[in-house]
Amino acid sequence: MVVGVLALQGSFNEHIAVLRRLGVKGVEIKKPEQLDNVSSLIIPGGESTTMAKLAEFHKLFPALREFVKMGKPVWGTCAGLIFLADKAVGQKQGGQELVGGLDCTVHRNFFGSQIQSFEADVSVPELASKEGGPETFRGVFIRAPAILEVGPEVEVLADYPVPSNKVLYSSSTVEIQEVCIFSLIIMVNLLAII
Ligand SMILES: NC(=O)CC[C@H](N)C(=O)O
Repeated sequence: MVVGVLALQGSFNEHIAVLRRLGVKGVEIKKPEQLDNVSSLIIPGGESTTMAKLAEFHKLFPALREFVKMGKPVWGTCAGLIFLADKAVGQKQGGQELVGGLDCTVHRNFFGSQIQSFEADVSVPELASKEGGPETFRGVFIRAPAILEVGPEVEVLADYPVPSNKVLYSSSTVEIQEVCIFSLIIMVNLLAII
């Protein structure tokens, strides 16, 4: 099994290094046709607006959408998760293109600017009971996005509650799902499968 890592901008090297450590072959994806050679894909963290501009320049969007539509496993970390969301708020003027496929609404910079980045332990009881390991996971929230709402088909494995005065965009959602954690956990699951 070969995992593709979208290698336009951001932390693609780090993701490939982690795959290597786990004994999984990861290859860089920079062109649409390279997606034909991989069975699953990781879209890494970085800066989603820049990444979207580069993806547009390299004509990657149709192939990425097709890959998602085929039902192949795709994991998004932070900016990668923004790519995969069906809807994004807090975008730069003019918006940005999304791959979509994950039924959720994401806020790009929910927690603020770079200096508001932080780390926190997130409780992952379900993962611990299924996969073993600790009950908490150390989450790293780097200019992190948040998932504000999810559709009925989406399974949330962990969430990070925030004070209600931070809930700017959602009237009904009490819990805010933190996407970096969410996507990391999906990766842990994915790697357990492959
Ligand atoms: N760590 C990250 O990937 C941050 C994502 C960033 N907030 C964006 O809009 O792309």
